[in-house]
Amino acid sequence: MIEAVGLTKRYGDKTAVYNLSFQVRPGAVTGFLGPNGSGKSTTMRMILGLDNPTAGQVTIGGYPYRRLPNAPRQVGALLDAKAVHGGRSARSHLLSLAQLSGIPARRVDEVLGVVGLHDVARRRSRGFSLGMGQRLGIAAALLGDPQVLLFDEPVNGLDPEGILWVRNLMKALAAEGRTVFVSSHLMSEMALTADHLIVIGRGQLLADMSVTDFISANSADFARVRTPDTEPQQREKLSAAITEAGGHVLPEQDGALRVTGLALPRISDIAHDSGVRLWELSPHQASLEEAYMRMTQGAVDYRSTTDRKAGLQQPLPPGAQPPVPVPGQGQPGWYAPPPPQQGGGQPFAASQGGPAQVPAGPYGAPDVPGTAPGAPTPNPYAQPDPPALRTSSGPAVPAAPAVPPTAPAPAADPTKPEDAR
Ligand SMILES: Nc1ncnc2c1ncn2[C@@H]1O[C@H](COP(=O)(O)OP(=O)(O)OP(=O)(O)O)[C@@H](O)[C@H]1O
Repeated sequence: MIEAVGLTKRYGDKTAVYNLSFQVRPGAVTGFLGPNGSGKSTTMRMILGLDNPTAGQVTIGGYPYRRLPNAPRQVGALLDAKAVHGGRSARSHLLSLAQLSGIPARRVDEVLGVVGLHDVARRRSRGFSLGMGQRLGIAAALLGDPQVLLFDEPVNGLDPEGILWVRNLMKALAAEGRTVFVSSHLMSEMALTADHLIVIGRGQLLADMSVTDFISANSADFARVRTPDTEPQQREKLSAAITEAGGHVLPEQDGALRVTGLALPRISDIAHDSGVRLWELSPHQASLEEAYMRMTQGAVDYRSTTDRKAGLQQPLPPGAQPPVPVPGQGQPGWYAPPPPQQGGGQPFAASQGGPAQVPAGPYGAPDVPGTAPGAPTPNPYAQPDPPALRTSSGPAVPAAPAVPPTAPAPAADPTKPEDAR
């Protein structure tokens, strides 16, 4: 088991991780989620003894990594797949790691087979593709047949077959009773792979719960309603009637309507009373991605803005209309359905405030059971967006980080723990 207690890491005046406490248990795949720069890699480096906590501690099986007896046999990690000597072949890279840890050479050939690199085992890793490098990193993590495994973005660069393989590998490792801690930005993949989630934002814990609980705590069910595509006026009519009845309507990208605040039978009655035919009326549960976006939307540091291509575009010919924005694109909070458990327990019930309103919690995320409680102390991460970079219509233009860009991550070689900073 991995256990963090009050884990904090500061780089100068930048607080990368603050007061993180969590446990990663054996027998399950635990996903580690958070927006860019939220502190996932820093946390993983501290778990592996590659960075020293400023405060708090993290242990594996009760020991800090550096005091674990024969750590490489107990803990395997993939942090940075590029952290290999490019002049060495895949086999010699693994062989050198094996020799440092007293692992027999035959194990190298085993793991090369497991990750599908046996045919290129004698090729220099410098020429490897992103996915091949990733496979080599996974092979290194598996080398010591460890009970605890950490993977930072393991499917980065893998082809669909490779992604499926990693998914099954993680599940199989957990089914064998191992502790598997894996970070990823691919929500669809996490939904299929992870049993449990730890979500952080700006270095602080946002959620620690099962995937199922996370989705139900951070999403509201809604109804999808579609009127005949050939009769747009029917759609407008229904939209108005639903709004008048207290429902909340958002357009979906395919022309359907996303309705919250009203139960399905009520929507059906409204459509009937308005003389509107329906092509679809279906219940919908939010995906992990939607739940995640909703929870973390207040903790995102780097957001894109619309590319206005100022001065680069040809003037529109007379009479031409500028392109109509696609609903859902570039709309902050698009993924944010209304807070759940409002509206008297009605399925598809919405708050009056509309979809982007979220009850105050840390970063504006809702306070739900199992999440970190509402910030009791001042948030040391509060970084007001520089006013000069704010656009009037939307989110802040990505601001320069408060610290210079991070140096490349240190080699994820657990056989050589050292504080790289
Ligand atoms: N050595 C360092 N010196 C200064 N700041 C650092 C250093 N390492 C990380 N940081 C900062 O700490 C914060 C957390 O970074 P970290 O790499 O842990 O985030 P992350 O969640 O892994 O991000 P991503 O999803 O983009 O990989 C960032 O603001 C980063 O700039």
